[in-house]
Amino acid sequence: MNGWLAGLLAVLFFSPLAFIYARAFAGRLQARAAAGGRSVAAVAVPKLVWPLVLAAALALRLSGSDLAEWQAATGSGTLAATLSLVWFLGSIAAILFFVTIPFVLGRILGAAFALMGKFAGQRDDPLSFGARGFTTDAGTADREGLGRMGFTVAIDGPAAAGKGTIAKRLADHYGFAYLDTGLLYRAIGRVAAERGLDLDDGEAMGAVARALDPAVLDDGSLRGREAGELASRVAVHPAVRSALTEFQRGFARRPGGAVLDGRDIGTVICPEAEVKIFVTASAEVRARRRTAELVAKGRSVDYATILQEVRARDERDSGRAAAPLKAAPDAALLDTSELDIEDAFRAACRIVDASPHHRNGP
Ligand SMILES: Nc1ncnc2c1ncn2[C@@H]1O[C@H](COP(=O)(O)OP(=O)(O)O)[C@@H](O)[C@H]1O
Ligand SMILES: Nc1ccn([C@@H]2O[C@H](COP(=O)(O)OP(=O)(O)O)[C@@H](O)[C@H]2O)c(=O)n1
Repeated sequence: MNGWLAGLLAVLFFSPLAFIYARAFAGRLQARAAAGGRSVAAVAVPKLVWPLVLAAALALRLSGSDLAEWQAATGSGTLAATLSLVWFLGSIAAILFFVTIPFVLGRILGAAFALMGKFAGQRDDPLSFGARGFTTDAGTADREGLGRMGFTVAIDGPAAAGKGTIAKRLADHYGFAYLDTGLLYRAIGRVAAERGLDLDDGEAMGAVARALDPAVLDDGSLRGREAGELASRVAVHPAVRSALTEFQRGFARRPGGAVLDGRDIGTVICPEAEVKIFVTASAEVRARRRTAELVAKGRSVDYATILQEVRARDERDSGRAAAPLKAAPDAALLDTSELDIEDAFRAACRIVDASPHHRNGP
């Protein structure tokens, strides 16, 4: 049979295996790029050298002409010697075709997937063909043992940066529990206001925090604008913060893994979190998102007022003495100003996957 036809048939036969490898390779490339702060292309190019050399050697070997013909065509001594070497390599690659063809195809396809941003969260083991090898859903985390050991993802950042959106998506994707810690402060602010207490009285606010009934967290109206304002006022008191610390730490280390979002998760609550992400966006973008969110809920709000509120809350949260809003030194920065929800989630997945505690971490 003609060498090219044999090559084509081999490519077709091995393409499913190459595809499985390509997905895992694409995930790994993106995780490495995120971990090293480099572009996917910069990480992928060196990994393509061998596959391309092998592809060229195989093409030469399967060309149908023999080595002497090729050497006669090239003439020069060095080129002829190089051709012999490549010919030899091509012969070995052809003998081991069941390894070289999936390797070459898988790497090239995988690099292309990675450049397109596909399979970012992929953690498959390409050599595992059972259920695990094909699964990227939430259950994977537990099977990998991540959850059982306690795996905390700490997400901090200013109001409306997209913390909650990303945190929920990560929790679903990895099968972790999720805690919106802002709700705790919102609930305390709400209870204190309802009782007519002085929000500036640290001791009184601490007492409300210590007596907090977790059942009140289910009240949907807590996510509103007024509760946010009350929250940031009561959150300045050390007595309030310390009353909530133990509950949040317990949640963070629960078996099965946890994602928490707030202002001080990576700095105070869980400085030992396996993954820390500081989600941010410009004040204007955040105000636009919040305005759109409120308008969608039927509230009549104007952008200028919301922008003012966002800035005031930033100032209060960053300027307070107790656990001010700031990025932990080892947090990965995720600016979502230019990212839509899907891209922001994918970027967050790459950060999680790049964690050395993660199964596919570097
Ligand atoms: N990357 C994004 N692009 C566009 N809108 C977003 C993005 N991330 C979040 N949003 C929207 O912005 C609003 C605030 O997001 P949210 O996750 O509640 O922020 P946070 O928890 O930081 O306050 C929500 O309406 C959400 O749908
Ligand atoms: N871990 C946390 C979470 C919230 N907070 C406070 O609670 C307020 C409301 O937090 P939130 O996360 O619900 O607010 P948004 O970012 O969703 O607007 C913040 O402005 C902070 O002042 C905090 O101090 N520490």
